[in-house]
Amino acid sequence: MSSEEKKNIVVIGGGSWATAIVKMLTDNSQKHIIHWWMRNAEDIEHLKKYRHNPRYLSSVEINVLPENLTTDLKGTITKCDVLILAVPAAFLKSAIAELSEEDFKNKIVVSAIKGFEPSDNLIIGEFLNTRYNVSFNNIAVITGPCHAEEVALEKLSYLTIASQNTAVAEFIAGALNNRYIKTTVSDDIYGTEYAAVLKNIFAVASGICHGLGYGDNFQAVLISNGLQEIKRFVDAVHPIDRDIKDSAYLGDLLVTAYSQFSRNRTFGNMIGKGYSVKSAQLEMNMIAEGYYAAKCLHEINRTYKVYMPISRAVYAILYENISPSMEIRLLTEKLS
Ligand SMILES: NC(=O)c1ccc[n+]([C@@H]2O[C@H](COP(=O)([O-])OP(=O)(O)OC[C@H]3O[C@@H](n4cnc5c(N)ncnc54)[C@H](O)[C@@H]3O)[C@@H](O)[C@H]2O)c1
Ligand SMILES: O=P(O)(O)OC[C@H](O)CO
Repeated sequence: MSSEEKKNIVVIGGGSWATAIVKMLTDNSQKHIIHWWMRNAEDIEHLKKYRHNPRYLSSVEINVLPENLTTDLKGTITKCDVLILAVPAAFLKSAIAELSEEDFKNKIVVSAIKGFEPSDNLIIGEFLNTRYNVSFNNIAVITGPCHAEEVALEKLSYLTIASQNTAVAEFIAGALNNRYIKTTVSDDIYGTEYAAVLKNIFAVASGICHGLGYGDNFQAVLISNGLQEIKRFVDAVHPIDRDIKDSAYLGDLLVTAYSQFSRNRTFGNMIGKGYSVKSAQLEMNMIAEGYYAAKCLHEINRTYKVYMPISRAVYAILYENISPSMEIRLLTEKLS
């Protein structure tokens, strides 16, 4: 796959991250041909008319040709070489329900999603491979510490593109970089994906503790222990030589646990302050993947039995109706 060749690339999803990725791609000097699919026809009409997404990152000017803005998923995929999935994991199956194995044939499929596909408890790479028979040679993931809101502001950000196929990772890295996005590549597709999903659970924990009134001193201990949980888990699931301090692992955990833009931390903060899960979700126009991931991880970890006290505490608070203050008090005895 030559990085010089112009390709048709479609971004699938209508939220903040999809909008940010469209911006990165269209600010790239390579000028691939960018297409954008979202399910809402009114939003597509708005985009064609005003060149802004009405719901997410609405300050960003969208430079996609009107004829490439679409609600016709199958039709647009037929024309494209590269598909970038950017819908929350919980809605992925329904978003692509009309597609079959045939539609993915010979396509490069890139997941920008940081979540488990909840009906199968699979990371997205595995889901694409098992459900649609996409070869791991044609799969990549976009990860690293990067909030869509900062992309909108063109703040310098770093992304890691992971794939077992270096040429594919390098092609995607080349298509995304621009004056404010730097990209690196990795072959740790499993480890980077799992770490990116797990960090959302620790951001929920961080928010819960903030909401309960714990301070920065405790947060630092919580997040250090969170990194150890990530390491234990990814080493159990996919034991290869990796440096957990790389930005795709530690960096992503830090940005989500500390940033004002974090969806997961915001959601956790509301839970710590006494909101129910339902009311916290209703209050946010955005999706906190950590809520769904906590349940999937709990189920996956029945197999691996990795010691994960923070993830267990988040699960107990969100799914077993245990009081946040009581559960976090118990957790404090397990951290060091
Ligand atoms: N926002 C970021 O900064 C960022 C960065 C990296 C990765 N991601 C990942 O990108 C993925 C997408 O997240 P996002 O931040 O763009 O989401 P978001 O919270 O900004 O937007 C929510 C999206 O979900 C859609 N949605 C809501 N309810 C739905 C339903 N019932 N059925 C179908 N779709 C529904 C909305 O239309 C919207 O497109 C997630 O996996 C997230 O972890 C986000
Ligand atoms: O920090 P969150 O919860 O908004 O997640 C967004 C990204 O995954 C950060 O890299």
